[in-house]
Amino acid sequence: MNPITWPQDRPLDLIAIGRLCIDMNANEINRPMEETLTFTKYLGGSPANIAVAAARLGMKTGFIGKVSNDQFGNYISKYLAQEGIDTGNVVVDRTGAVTGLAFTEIKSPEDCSILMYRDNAADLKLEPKDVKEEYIRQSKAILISGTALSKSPSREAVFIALEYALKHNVLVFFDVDYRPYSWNSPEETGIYCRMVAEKSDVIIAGREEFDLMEAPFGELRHDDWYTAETWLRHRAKLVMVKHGSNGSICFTNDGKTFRSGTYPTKVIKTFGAGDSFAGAFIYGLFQGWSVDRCQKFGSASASIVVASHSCSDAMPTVEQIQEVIDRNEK
Ligand SMILES: Nc1ncnc2c1ncn2[C@@H]1O[C@H](COP(=O)(O)OP(=O)(O)O)[C@@H](O)[C@H]1O
Ligand SMILES: O=C(O)C[C@@H](O)[C@H](O)C(=O)COP(=O)(O)O
Repeated sequence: MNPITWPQDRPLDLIAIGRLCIDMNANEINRPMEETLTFTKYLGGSPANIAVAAARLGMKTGFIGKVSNDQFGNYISKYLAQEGIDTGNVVVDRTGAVTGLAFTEIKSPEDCSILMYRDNAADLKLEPKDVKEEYIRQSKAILISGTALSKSPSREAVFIALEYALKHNVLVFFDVDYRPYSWNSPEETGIYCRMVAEKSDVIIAGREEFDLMEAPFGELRHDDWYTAETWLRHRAKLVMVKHGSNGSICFTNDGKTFRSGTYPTKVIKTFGAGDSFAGAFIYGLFQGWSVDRCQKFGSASASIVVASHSCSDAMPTVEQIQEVIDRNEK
């Protein structure tokens, strides 16, 4: 039903790798940051959000990451464990690094931004020795978040994880997850992300993120079909191009194209759309559903999260997502 296959004999479905952070979401919405008085704390970081999304949908999920040796780091590990996510490979930093904080500013549903405090962030201190071959071998798939490539030693740790995954036939999902403040230049982003994309089975990215991977090589065409052709020539079996509130378009290695719109909802903020979409889309692929059904499922999940105050905490269950689809198909 979809082109994705994975090894069956593995206890874990998905291991996410990369950022474990905290979102501080403004309580007083529709206000600039300068006038915001209070925030609510949530687990954050794109791969963390996707791991929570997958776990809430019933996938056996694990995480490879590094947290700060303080109360915020404890909070993150505890939250993951409460969600049923295996934290045996979430290591504690011993160098005095801190948890990355994302303060959200919600001026209006269309005008949202994030103010990041990420100097000396613990997640980017993940080292190659923190990545265990035996752990990766236990999973059907890994999810790599592009931001983990932005600095050493996390960059090398990701490449090690990628090689272990390829060696043990573990499916590789790559979400480019571009966060400009983590990188030195767009060229650096494009080059490193491209190195991972070339070896990934499924690439999930927005139009601008694919542009980043094409621009340094003089291939910038802003064209989804050209993008699909480029990546399907490598290892990818599925290329997902996200277009925000205009939905998404997905290309598969059997020459098919699938388009999906969005579900109407009362948007509070746009953060979390991509992570909820990715988590639910990946879940659908593992159910063996058709690509268009997976896309619908992802879209419906995103419509729930953009209508909520948080990202991680708002990740829906299968029943909640199905309810949105059923309601809109009446
Ligand atoms: N305003 C919105 N209303 C409903 N669904 C949305 C909205 N914005 C995005 N989505 C859904 O979430 C998916 C991913 O959103 P997108 O904004 O492209 O990702 P990211 O958050 O990573 O930039 C879209 O393909 C769409 O299905
Ligand atoms: O990824 C982060 O560090 C911040 C996220 O937790 C945040 O809530 C967010 O921006 C979600 O990203 P999206 O799903 O790509 O919109």
